[in-house]
Amino acid sequence: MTKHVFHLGITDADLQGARLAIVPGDPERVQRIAEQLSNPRHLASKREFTSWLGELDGKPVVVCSTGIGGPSTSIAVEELAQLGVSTFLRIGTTGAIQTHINVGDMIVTMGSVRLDGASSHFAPMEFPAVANFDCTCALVDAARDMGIAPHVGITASSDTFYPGQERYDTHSARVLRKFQGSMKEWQAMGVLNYEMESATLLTMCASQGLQAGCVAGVIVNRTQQEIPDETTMKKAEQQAIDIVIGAARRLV
Ligand SMILES: O=P(O)(O)O[C@H]1O[C@H](CO)[C@@H](O)[C@H]1O
Ligand SMILES: O=c1cc[nH]c(=O)[nH]1
Repeated sequence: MTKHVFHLGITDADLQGARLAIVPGDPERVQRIAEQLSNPRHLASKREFTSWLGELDGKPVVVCSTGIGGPSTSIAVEELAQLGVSTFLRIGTTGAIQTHINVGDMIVTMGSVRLDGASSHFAPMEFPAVANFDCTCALVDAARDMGIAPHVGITASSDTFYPGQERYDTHSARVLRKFQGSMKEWQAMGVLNYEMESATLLTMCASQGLQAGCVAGVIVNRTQQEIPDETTMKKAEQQAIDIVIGAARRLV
């Protein structure tokens, strides 16, 4: 019997046995990624979830956006897993917080600080948001094969873009006490960057027998600027896409 899911608008038959998903946040990135696969075709677009299917070395690979943040990511990952996907590669954009990281650099996440809420619905806070070793190696190897030396380390993954990432250039300029000074503390602990989905993705996968990895292109360095430059952003995004495709090729 065909398996349907609540939100994604796709079925197990659509996925043709795909076990690996590439999961960007942005729905607009999905087609660009899928077009680097063989035989790309659009499957569905529902809410923030756009899905395409393609092939890598003759094997089906699904590309599906998660939208921004943990709650929508948890839905995409849950429903893809129900449809048979067991490996998830997130490709995102990110804000670096270490001075030695440049805009345009690539970051591979080994583990995430759980500044989200959704991951706590899957495992208690004592449980680490840790990336799968093989997925991480595949991302790092793919980058190195392209002549890129990615930064590999810990990411702070926040439910909010503004207060949770300690941004003061906001409507109220208010950051709750619990986040005041937090960026400095993460920097001191060697945390590389901020983004918004890896805590949920990595916790869900590590705690449920699924595999996940995460690569992100640096579009701002929070120690230098807040607003990304469009050209650099496109370039960083494209390079992260190339890395995730290389990693997927190693894992399918
Ligand atoms: O570029 P994506 O994958 O959306 O990732 C980053 O960009 C969004 C914020 O602008 C958040 O989703 C964050 O994690
Ligand atoms: O600073 C940034 C840039 C991209 N995505 C984030 O979550 N934070």
